[in-house]
Amino acid sequence: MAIKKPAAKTPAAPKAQTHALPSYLDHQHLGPWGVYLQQVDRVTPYLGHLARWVETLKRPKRALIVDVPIEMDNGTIAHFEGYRVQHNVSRGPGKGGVRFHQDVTLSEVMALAAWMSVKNAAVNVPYGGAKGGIRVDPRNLSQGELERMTRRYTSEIGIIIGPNKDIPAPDVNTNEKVMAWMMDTYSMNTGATATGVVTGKPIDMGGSLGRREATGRGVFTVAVEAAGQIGLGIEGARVAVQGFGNVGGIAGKLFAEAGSLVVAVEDHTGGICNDKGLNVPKLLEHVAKTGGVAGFKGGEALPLGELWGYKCDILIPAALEGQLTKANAGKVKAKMVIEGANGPTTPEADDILGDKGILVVPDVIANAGGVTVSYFEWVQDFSSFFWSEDEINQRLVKIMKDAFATVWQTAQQHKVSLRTATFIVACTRILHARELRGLYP
Ligand SMILES: NC(=O)C1=CN([C@@H]2O[C@H](COP(=O)(O)OP(=O)(O)OC[C@H]3O[C@@H](n4cnc5c(N)ncnc54)[C@H](O)[C@@H]3O)[C@@H](O)[C@H]2O)C=CC1
Ligand SMILES: O=C(O)CCC(=O)C(=O)O
Repeated sequence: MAIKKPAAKTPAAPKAQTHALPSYLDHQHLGPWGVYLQQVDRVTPYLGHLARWVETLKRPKRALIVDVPIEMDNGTIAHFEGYRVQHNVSRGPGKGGVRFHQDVTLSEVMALAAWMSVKNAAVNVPYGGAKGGIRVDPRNLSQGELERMTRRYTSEIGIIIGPNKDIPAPDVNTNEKVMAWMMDTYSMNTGATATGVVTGKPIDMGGSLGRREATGRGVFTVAVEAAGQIGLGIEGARVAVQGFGNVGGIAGKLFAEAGSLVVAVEDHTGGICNDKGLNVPKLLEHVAKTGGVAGFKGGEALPLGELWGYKCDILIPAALEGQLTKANAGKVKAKMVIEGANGPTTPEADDILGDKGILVVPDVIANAGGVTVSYFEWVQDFSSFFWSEDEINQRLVKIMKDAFATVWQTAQQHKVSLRTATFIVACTRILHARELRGLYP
């Protein structure tokens, strides 16, 4: 069942008294931050009296740019630019991953931090939103260089992170090993082992069972709920995935285990397809061995960009932002798009998909499983009492299902897309907390 775009005649939001935004914060800003601001504009008419506080959402609370100098293996000194942005801390400490990628920018990290505020509020975990990153291609670094860079970055952002202030976690190109280095560096700098300073750690040093699989499991759980609403069966459903790392790879595995056919996969190395369904465990092995899906023998090569128009029922962007745009959204044949990545769909593409009757389950709910189990990890670290994997998965599935049900009901009530509905639920929670806290120290 298609969910309609908000009617054009939605009530105007009260205007906030404010000065013009500096250029790096305004709507003309291209890229993820501009996309996020458009999403905030779409929710504003539904915020009632809280719209008075909406400017809070349009600027980060705190943004830190750090220089990360390291000695390379060949004796030269390299400088990398690093960021940590705390978008909002009204509901609790900042929380969100750290990305190592050659294209990371401050405004991208601002958007990713803002989406964390919305996501954390949507699943009602007691956090604000934060994100970090380093502008680097980690594939060009040796293990020693990667460790030195991670440790220096952690020391540089050490002034604003901490178990009660802002808690990093893995994102693109970061993993348990990187989290272990971050935890160790922070602990050495503060003189006490602080397991709760990062999540997504190895199990043997305060990590949680189920965290590695959590985002993919959340994507799968929400997809099953959404499929139920539009009368689509998961068994036999054709699934196409962009990005086959932590999120896309685990989601693909869970779909295959449920009897879906994973028919097409694309990552940074290329694309692969098989109408009868790819052998997902073998594909995962191939990716672990070679670094990508290219060259996998169990399917045909899929030219770059063709994934979007591939015949499937469920399309899962699970790589980077800005992938579904007005240039390719018209080609999509899927019945549902489940956003594993953060920010993969532009507002223009959202409208095109909505007009085609394609249900889009947005990032800020679909990929919230990772941070939900990060929350469990943080709670376990504080209490030094660890739960079984079953307990974690059951609690995760319950939170995801409840959050999806609330968002679905809100979408029906206001006749808006699931993205705007998630923003209504989340931004109301954030701004209510903001209002309760008041303005003055
Ligand atoms: N790891 C986590 O717990 C969470 C991650 N996310 C989001 O999910 C997305 C993927 O993150 P992870 O799986 O953790 O990262 P990852 O580093 O494990 O995997 C990234 C995947 O994206 C692919 N990729 C990169 N550039 C690409 C391109 N230009 N075209 C096609 N594929 C490309 C890579 O080949 C790889 O398969 C990101 O948007 C991230 O912010 C969201 C919630 C939690
Ligand atoms: O686990 C976390 O704290 C955050 C994961 C993340 O970066 C995300 O949800 O985008």
